[in-house]
Amino acid sequence: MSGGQQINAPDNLESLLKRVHEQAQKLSEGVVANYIPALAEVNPDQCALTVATLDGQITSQGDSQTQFSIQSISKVFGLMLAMERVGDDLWQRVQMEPSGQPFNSIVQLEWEKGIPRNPMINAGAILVSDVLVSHYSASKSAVLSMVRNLCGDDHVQADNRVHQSELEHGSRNSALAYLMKSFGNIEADVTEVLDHYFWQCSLTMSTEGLARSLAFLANRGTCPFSGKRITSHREAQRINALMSTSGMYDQSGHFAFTVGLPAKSGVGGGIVAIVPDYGVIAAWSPPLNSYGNSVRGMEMIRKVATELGLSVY
Ligand SMILES: NC(=O)CC[C@H](N)C(=O)O
Repeated sequence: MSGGQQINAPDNLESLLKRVHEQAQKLSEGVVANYIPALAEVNPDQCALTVATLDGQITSQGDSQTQFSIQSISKVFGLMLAMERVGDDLWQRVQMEPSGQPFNSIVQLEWEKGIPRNPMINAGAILVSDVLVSHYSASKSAVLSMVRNLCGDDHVQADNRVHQSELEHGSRNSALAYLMKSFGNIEADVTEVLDHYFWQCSLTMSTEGLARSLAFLANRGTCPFSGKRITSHREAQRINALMSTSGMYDQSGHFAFTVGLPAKSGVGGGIVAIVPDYGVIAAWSPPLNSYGNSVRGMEMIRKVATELGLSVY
């Protein structure tokens, strides 16, 4: 991260977040995800911004305790569990390269014989779901208890309506899964794998919950709130690397250029950015740009990072 910069004191942080949050409300671009009714109905005006720092402080503005559909941010949780369970064998079945394609693209997957480009796009996360379904007798419970522990909140749960709706409108993701199965890269029953994938997309959390849960990535693998070691420092660095190169889909290069932080977004409008050795910036606002990233969320994180001088580069 940027060496020797002055990090604002918490008082200033509060007023900075207030200003950034207020300015973001004025942005009117973007469209709320509408591929399922449960997401299309979400109030587009909701907007949250949270910064969690490694000294245990959480500073927020707006709807920072409102639970929303974390969607693709769940790909980080699934990946953590799969990395822990199968170690480096995972990288035989999924690559670690940016895709330069939309998150649900199919073409590249056929060219590359059913090996997804990375675990941050849909094909990669479906592959990770296969690993979890194949290695855990109850893969959903395994993910849920991990997320609840990370968050320090036993009430984290999946939104049943979103889960069912994803299943009903899941043709594109089914196509990705069956294509990988045809190449022999999915081991378990495809319907079970897709059910796990859609379920984990439907987890609901707030920006404060997300910031708490992923703070270990900024703290060399140890949760700054509980003091528990979650992953090794090396694994935390690797997850951050994948988020840097692929977490914002085919806008990852743009995000690296303009913000310079590992981040993961979801079509629910959430974005979590990791600032190694400092903390986490989490933002939520439902309207998305054409890449599937939250318009206000990106702008709020860019402003906070710029004003605090935070970047890993
Ligand atoms: N980018 C996303 O958040 C994608 C998740 C969404 N449920 C899908 O599978 O299409």
